[in-house]
Amino acid sequence: MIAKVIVDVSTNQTDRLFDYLILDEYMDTVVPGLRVVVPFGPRKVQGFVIEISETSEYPLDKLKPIQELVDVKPPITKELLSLSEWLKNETLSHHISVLKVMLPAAMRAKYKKQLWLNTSIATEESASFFRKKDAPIDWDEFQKKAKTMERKMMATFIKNNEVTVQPIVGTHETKKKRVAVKSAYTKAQLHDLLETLNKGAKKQRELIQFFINNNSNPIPVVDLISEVKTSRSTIKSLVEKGILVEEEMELRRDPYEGREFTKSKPLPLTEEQGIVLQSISESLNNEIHRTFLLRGVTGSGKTEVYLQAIEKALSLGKEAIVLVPEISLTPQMVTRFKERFGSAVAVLHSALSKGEKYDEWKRISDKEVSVAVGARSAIFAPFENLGMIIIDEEHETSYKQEESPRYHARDVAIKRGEYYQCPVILGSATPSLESYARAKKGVYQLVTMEKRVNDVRMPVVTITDMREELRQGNRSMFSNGLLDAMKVRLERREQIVLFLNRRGYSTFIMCRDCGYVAECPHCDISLTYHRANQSLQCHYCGHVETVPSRCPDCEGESIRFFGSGTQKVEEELIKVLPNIRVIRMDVDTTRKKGSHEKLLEKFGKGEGDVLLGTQMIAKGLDFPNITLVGVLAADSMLHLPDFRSAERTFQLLTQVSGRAGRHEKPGEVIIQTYTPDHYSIQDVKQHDFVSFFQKEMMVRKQGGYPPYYYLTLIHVSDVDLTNVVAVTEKITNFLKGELSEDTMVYGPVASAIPRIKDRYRYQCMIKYKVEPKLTQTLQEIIKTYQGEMSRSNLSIVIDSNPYMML
Ligand SMILES: Nc1ncnc2c1ncn2[C@@H]1O[C@H](COP(=O)(O)OP(=O)(O)OP(=O)(O)O)[C@@H](O)[C@H]1O
Ligand SMILES: [Zn+2]
Ligand SMILES: [Zn+2]
Repeated sequence: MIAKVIVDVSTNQTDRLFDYLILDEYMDTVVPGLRVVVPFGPRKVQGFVIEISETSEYPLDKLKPIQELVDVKPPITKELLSLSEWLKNETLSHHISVLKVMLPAAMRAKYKKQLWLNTSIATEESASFFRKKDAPIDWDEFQKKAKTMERKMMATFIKNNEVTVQPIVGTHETKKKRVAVKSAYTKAQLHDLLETLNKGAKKQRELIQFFINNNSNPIPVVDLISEVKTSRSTIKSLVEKGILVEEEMELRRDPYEGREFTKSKPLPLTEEQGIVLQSISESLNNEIHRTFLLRGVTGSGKTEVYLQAIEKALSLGKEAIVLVPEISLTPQMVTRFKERFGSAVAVLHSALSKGEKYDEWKRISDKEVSVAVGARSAIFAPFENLGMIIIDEEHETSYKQEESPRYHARDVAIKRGEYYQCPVILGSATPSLESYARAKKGVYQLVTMEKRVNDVRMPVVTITDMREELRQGNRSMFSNGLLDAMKVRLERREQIVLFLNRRGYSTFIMCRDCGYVAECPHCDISLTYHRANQSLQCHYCGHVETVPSRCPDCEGESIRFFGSGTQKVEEELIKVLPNIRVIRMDVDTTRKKGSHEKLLEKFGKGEGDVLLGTQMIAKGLDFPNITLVGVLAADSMLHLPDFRSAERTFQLLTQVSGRAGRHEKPGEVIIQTYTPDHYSIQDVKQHDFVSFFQKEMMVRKQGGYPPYYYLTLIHVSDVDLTNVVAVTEKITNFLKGELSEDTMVYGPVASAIPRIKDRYRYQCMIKYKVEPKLTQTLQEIIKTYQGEMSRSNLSIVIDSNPYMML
């Protein structure tokens, strides 16, 4: 039998099936989806079995056999295997990178290299590097320890073939192990033993008695010690006598271990919730795939609908996936799922260690759980009887992966929903324009919830013109209205959320005399000021320098930082309201694992008056005592070179406003802006998504942007500027010649950030409505340049449906 294998070598030449023989011993165990180790040229690599076949185009005696099996059970299910075929075409990716993205990081192959002495031709010199002639040296270790001279010598030995480099494939240490012991004797034998054992050996007798009284499963040594009140040495002595045997036990790490979740009951639904659940249930019960777009205002109880929809799927013996943006994968959200479904839930998010993620994935794979809650990659959860897929905050751009394979979780969700004929629910208070347009056309089924639960009113939104404040002599970052509103909250002991829109609003250093701005020497972007260690850092390449005390250009002393970060806001806040207790949440205060959770818990307990933060606090928070939301610099991202900037502004402002007054106490929102008349800000005031949608659609139509047109962006970069321009130009011309007349090709143009890490960046954009030749033409471009790309610094990246326009 022949296995057709995709090997773990990501190049265009190797992106095809390779044939390997299946030896008799592996005959029944090698199945599609299994990982194997195969010889590939001089090396050994990991690969995925895609098909089993009886025949090969190649003569059988030319084929090499599969050398090892990595798994016992295929980690890629049949359905995921066929999904991978589709996804590689959709994203123009190598098949291997698609297969790898479906698995947790801990399961990706790790390649190590070893140095072996070629004893037949080795000289004394080369042999002196090896302690034993027949034992290898670890390559990484050698690189770490060797002196430059030694490394040079080794390179020569390798060239002369005196030393050979051999790669070995390993996997990451995925399992956490623990030493356990069990009895080697039967219970009857143990009884006999007890009779003959010296009466003085009291400790040993107790231990033997334990194994007589209990079942014969292995027990971890640590547990045994605490249960029998025995010692390690007593256990050891019985092991030495051969009465007990040691073995390693795989240990499951449960990140929520020790946490008690009180079971929550389904709430009686509101009328709107009931209608939505009804529609979803029909699709579920009839096993007919539908994609629902659930537009529900903030606080309308979308999460409760998800919970009850999942419950229905589970009652049919099916499984469910819930995607939430990483940023809103808050403890609050997780708790709500854990409380409802208990141990049936696996949680996958980036705060988990590699090993913990693997364990959660394994629980899904082994069908120990039936609900997976997680960020983007959880869409590949290896369930095989899916009944429900939910994407919360479906407008979030983090659902698109910004590296190869550049997939969008929404597309994957719908594809899987079709396979299992189950409902897919896209939920948001502010759906993406694309999804809403599709729902209006009837491609998705639109369901809406316009009211908050329990007749809670939407918060009153005031828009404050900061130019006006300035005219009246207020130079602080808080308008008089916001300051007064905060004072009232402090008196009433209610809570405040202060949101600083940080995107496109960096803190940079500028000379007030000559206008000099500190920029990164490798990237065309200004350096960001970090107050904590008085440094300037580049957020693209990591370049760090100290803050200059004088302007490098004019030598003036008026060089200082501009813009306002959360630290600055905190300082200013304490100046005007000295007794205010601020809980600041930003990248600096949440770096440590679990700190995010702790800060929110503190705020929830009322140990802070203000929760001050960036994007991180815009979503998912549900605290009854928040009655005021203040937005500083609402328009700071309106001016980014991105056609979605208005949409993002509206979404973010609506989301953050939605944190106010969600329960009994009414909420108020104050939005500070320099562009109060912009529709993306005005429509937040009336909570009017539909009005915003209509206006934005006109803008998109005029500009020829999605959802009216599809976009594909081709990024070209190289250290050599002339080559970048030349290649981008050739590509642009080629596209213009190949694609249909109605398709527009723009370029070559420099990217919004023209240089990153000393690489020049150009791009070319394709706008089209229908373009049957697109995939084929793009593949041709990649083929044309693949040689040059593998030899030089040139890189060409194709992004269909781009979200990052920079
Ligand atoms: N049927 C119901 N009866 C009573 N309370 C409910 C009901 N449904 C939801 N709630 C409560 O209303 C509050 C808001 O609901 P939820 O957080 O689900 O809203 P949401 O639409 O997901 O909001 P957002 O999009 O703003 O995060 C929660 O505290 C929730 O427990
Ligand atoms: Zn840089
Ligand atoms: Zn200057």
